[in-house]
Amino acid sequence: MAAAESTPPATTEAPKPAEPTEPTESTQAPAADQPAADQPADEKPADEKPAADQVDGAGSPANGNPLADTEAKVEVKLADLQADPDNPLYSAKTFEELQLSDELLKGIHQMNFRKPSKIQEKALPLLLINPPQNMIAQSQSGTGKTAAFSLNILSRIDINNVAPQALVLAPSRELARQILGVITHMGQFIEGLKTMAAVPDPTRRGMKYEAHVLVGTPGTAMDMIRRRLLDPRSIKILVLDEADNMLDQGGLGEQCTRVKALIPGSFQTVLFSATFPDHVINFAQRFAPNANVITLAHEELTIEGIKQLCIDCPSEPGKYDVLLKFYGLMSQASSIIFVRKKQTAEELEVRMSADGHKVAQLSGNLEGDARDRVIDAFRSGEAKVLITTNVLARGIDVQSVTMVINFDVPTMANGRDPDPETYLHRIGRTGRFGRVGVALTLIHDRPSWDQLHAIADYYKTEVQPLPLDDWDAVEETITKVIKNSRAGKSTVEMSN
Ligand SMILES: Nc1ncnc2c1ncn2[C@@H]1O[C@H](COP(=O)(O)OP(=O)(O)OP(=O)(O)O)[C@@H](O)[C@H]1O
Repeated sequence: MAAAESTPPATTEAPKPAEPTEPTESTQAPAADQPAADQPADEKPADEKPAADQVDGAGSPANGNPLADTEAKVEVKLADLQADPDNPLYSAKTFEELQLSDELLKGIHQMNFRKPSKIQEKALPLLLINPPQNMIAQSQSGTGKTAAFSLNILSRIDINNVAPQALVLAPSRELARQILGVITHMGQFIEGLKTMAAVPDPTRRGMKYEAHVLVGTPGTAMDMIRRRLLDPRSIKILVLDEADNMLDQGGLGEQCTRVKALIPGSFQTVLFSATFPDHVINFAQRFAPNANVITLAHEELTIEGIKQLCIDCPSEPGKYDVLLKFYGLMSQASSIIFVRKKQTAEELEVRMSADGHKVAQLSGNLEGDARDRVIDAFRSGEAKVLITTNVLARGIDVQSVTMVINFDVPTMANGRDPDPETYLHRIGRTGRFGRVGVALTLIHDRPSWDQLHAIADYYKTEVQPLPLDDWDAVEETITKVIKNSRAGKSTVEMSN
């Protein structure tokens, strides 16, 4: 996969059809202690472009884990997973049977998608019905929700009308850029297609948003419509990705509701997420009235390929030594460390760098273009360890991530109650589309132990404790998972 070498233009026109390449990965939510990534246009600088490398499913993972190439014994590959009716990647149909245009089929094949996943197979026919119907859809992390709503959008665009016809909203600029990359990539054979990001960008001040598909953050979209830079009159599809997060968070929820109110006439409202907690689903149903609904039970949400582990650290300050020890063992892996506070992210960056680790850090304290550089460096493999807050807990798709570390157990804003949704999204940054990965949570006292176990109970899942006094056993457990032949592979490698 090419690193962040070429920067797509601000307005992304469908590129010339390319020879099929190896699949690349693509890429993402604000923390309780973070501001929403989106701010009114004049607050945070940004970028219009999709992330340099985030065409999900379209290339080999640049920061692939060399461990995965050795001693691979387990031969369960994507085709096998997709043939298992109990697997979320299973489908009884082919993309051809889903009545997609030839241009879209070419786009899908170029991304090396061989067969739809369960959510793609179930959601697409319902999304494509005419007259269009609203949809609320849930499926496990990394199972291809982006492609499901993107294929609906690209199937419904009138290419002769270069005006915003579809508006996709996401909770962070990183996720918005990633989704933009996927739509642009998937629609590359649709001649004349224009896609654009609507995230804070000081260089665009006063410029109009003239593209068929816009992907942005709610505050910017609202601001641009109000300033008459984004004409909402042709919008026929409104998608909220990570919809539970968008509707549940005070500021974001209000902005989404306002954007919706600013779109005239009738349009299709589509809400996707891996989680729809009970207290959000009623609001979601008011936001998308009479929607077709695809939901899952809590216990169906964890991904089999993600091995969940925990270590009981001697004290809160002692967590750092455990982390270092851990990285001493696992230096090759591409990984994300999640912390609760921006300050912890910054401190960890300084300490780990001083201890000789090459790490990158991304939190709400960084300006937009600096954030873009960090995430692009992580996607390209230039940075293998990413320290971040919940700002990137959701949606970010980097296929080569084989390890997620919860340096802090995810909790609600009060810091006491466990946050099962954030836990699920965080660990879901690994184990994408049939790959395997490790999710390690550090606990250090009774409250953190209780929080983690409440989360495990909620999902009826097992979190295996690792012994602090036997690092050989720890190493053995971890390497067993990440040496699996499915660890950090590209879609092509998985399919062969
Ligand atoms: N049919 C398919 N065949 C092969 N790979 C696919 C297919 N559909 C999607 N993918 C790949 O699976 C990965 C995960 O997809 P995506 O990011 O859309 O997941 P998601 O369900 O939105 O996850 P999350 O809940 O974390 O946001 C991407 O790398 C994408 O390219």
